[in-house]
Amino acid sequence: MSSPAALREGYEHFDPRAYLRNNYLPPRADFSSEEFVVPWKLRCLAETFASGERKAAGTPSGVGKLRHGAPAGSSSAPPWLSRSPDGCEIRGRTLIDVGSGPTIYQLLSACDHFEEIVATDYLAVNREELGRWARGEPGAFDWSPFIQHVCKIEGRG
Ligand SMILES: C[S@@+](CC[C@H](N)C(=O)[O-])C[C@H]1O[C@@H](n2cnc3c(N)ncnc32)[C@H](O)[C@@H]1O
Repeated sequence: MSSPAALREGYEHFDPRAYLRNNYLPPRADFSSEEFVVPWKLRCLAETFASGERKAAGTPSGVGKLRHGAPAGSSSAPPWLSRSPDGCEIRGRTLIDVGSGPTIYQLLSACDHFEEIVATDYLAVNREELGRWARGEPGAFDWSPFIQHVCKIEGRG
């Protein structure tokens, strides 16, 4: 396991724009098929928030072995994970995303399930990147294709 100092050093040269370019533009962010990692991740997130379980089949190429927690409500689910009275969706008052990085895609399907979402990141450059997007500043990363795709998979047209 890395020490906090080693982790800090590893992140010192983190470049949000390069990270966004490498991970959240085509070919990874190709919304034409869930063979591509980004639409597959969005499907997994939508299903997890809606049902407490990840149902999306398979793992796209280029994705390493993933670890998934126990479904909410199961005996091994963490006690802080609450489910709706009908036992399906994950929901709560405040969702704290630790290590948001410069991205918001991971929070899109959470919006209807939490009253408040707090994005956090250790690095000022990532918080600044998110701030540019939140303020709609020129040059901010365009998350609109992600938002449209989530609306589509959640059946919102
Ligand atoms: C690989 S990025 C993930 C970014 C994004 N969530 C995604 O899905 O692409 C991990 C982020 O976690 C942040 N991080 C690492 N340790 C942290 C901590 N203890 N508290 C807050 N942020 C942390 C780093 O600064 C980095 O931006």
